[in-house]
Amino acid sequence: MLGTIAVWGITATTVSNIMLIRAVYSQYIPRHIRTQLEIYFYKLLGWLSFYVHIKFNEHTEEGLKISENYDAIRNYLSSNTAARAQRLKANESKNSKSLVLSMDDHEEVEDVFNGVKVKWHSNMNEIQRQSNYGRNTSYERRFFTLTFHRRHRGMIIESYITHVLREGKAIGLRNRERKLYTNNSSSEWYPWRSGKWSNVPFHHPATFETLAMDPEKKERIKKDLVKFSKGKDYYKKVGKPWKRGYLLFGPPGTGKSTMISAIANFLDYDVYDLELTTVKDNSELKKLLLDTKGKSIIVIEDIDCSLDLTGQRKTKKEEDEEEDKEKKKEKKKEEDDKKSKVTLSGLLNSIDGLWSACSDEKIIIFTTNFVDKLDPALIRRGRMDNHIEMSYCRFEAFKVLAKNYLDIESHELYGEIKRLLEETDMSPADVAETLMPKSDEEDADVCIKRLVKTVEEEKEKARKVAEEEEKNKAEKEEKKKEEEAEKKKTEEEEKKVKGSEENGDLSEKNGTN
Ligand SMILES: Nc1ncnc2c1ncn2[C@@H]1O[C@H](COP(=O)(O)OP(=O)(O)OP(=O)(O)O)[C@@H](O)[C@H]1O
Ligand SMILES: [Mg+2]
Repeated sequence: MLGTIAVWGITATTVSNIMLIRAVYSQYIPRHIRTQLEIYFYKLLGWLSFYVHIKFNEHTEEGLKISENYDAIRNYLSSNTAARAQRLKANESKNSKSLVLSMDDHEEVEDVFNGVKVKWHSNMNEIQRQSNYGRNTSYERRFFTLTFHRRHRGMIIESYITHVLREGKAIGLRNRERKLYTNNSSSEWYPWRSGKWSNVPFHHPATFETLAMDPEKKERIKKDLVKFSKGKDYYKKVGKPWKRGYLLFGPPGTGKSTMISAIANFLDYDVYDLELTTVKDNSELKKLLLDTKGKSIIVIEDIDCSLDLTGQRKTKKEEDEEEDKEKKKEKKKEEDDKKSKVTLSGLLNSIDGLWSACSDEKIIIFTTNFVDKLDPALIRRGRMDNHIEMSYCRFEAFKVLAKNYLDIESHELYGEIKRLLEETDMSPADVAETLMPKSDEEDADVCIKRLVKTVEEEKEKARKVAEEEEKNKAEKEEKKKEEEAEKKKTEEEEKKVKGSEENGDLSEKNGTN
């Protein structure tokens, strides 16, 4: 087997074979002897071989996490070279949309980069360990070995490995199953429990095509998103972290949450739904955000209700007057402890403080029904770069909904609907609900007619409410006028009484004199 050494050194295949034999037989040799043998073996290999070997372990040094580099190499080899391997392994990964085919253990494939041939070998060692209770357990340790001629050392280390890792990560991102994350309370922040975030696969079907809104506005948003996602170099050039803030505001049911899903599907990003009320304080908020990955959207819904973001904590009215003071104090302390102590400055820091640049390609979205309630510091441009108003359903938005729900693009009542929707404020959620067929017998015609009827009713309702408000306003003004007149009259009478009393006193005085 080693016959060729004397002539031109050990070939890469021979080295791989030796390693394979070593991997298989090493389990039968006692550990201390094996360690010594390995030292001599590698020394000998170093003298004789022209080949360099680099090992990439499946697990990180701490042993808990799968190494990102190992994953990237596996992805790279799966797509580039697995087709050439004889034995393949089908991995059903939790994080992947589809089945991932990779080299089976102890398989070997070749790759060529800039005309240089390299070899990848997939290895597996079975490690025996005795547990504290004396039971023998075994587990498998996997690693890839990259083998190449030592004259290409510089090029392989500087260019090839970077190329493999970059390609592999990109493949991983393309194949990954997107996730919707939600933050856990800090009592669950242990690696063996769920960690800082729990996740579920993200399968929301909303897209920009199904989103009902003004088409021009939609196009502007899409262009902005595309520019952002391709803006890595631009952001670097202007010295800004690669992130962008969106503020979505508008009445309930106008599609703010739907828009977030559409953005996530459009850019192929994960979504982190951050529930601020369960975050204890600013430092917890920072840790949570540091634990988010790139290519993601961080969402804080209903930011106006999430917290009292004025730098103060919320106070709650004491309800039970009967309770003694001591009990009240304890209760208040307990309630205070449960409440989030995240402050406005803490949140601002998390959005664009120094550390916020720790990972790239992130979109932060706030939603609110009441934009006027928000502190201007929170939504100034640069923090929330793009303010998007989600408004009531007008004709253009209705057309999208009619296409989505009824698969029609025109109807004799479209003119009527256009006029009605311009005059009536109805949310897309309400229009969508009215358009949706309630049984198999209901066709588009029935649904469109129902919409006309509903909008007319809404219009009438709104007219009555406005009339009532006008009436109340007039009544209030009338009452105010009456009260003022009454007050004036009383004041005048009081003045008169006072004047006559003073006159009386004076005449009395004069009389006595
Ligand atoms: N612009 C829209 N385009 C398409 N569907 C919409 C739109 N707005 C609302 N809908 C429909 O109405 C439902 C509710 O909308 P959504 O939850 O996005 O509203 P929202 O603005 O987030 O409301 P809230 O302020 O109450 O959170 C959605 O599931 C969707 O079916
Ligand atoms: Mg919402």
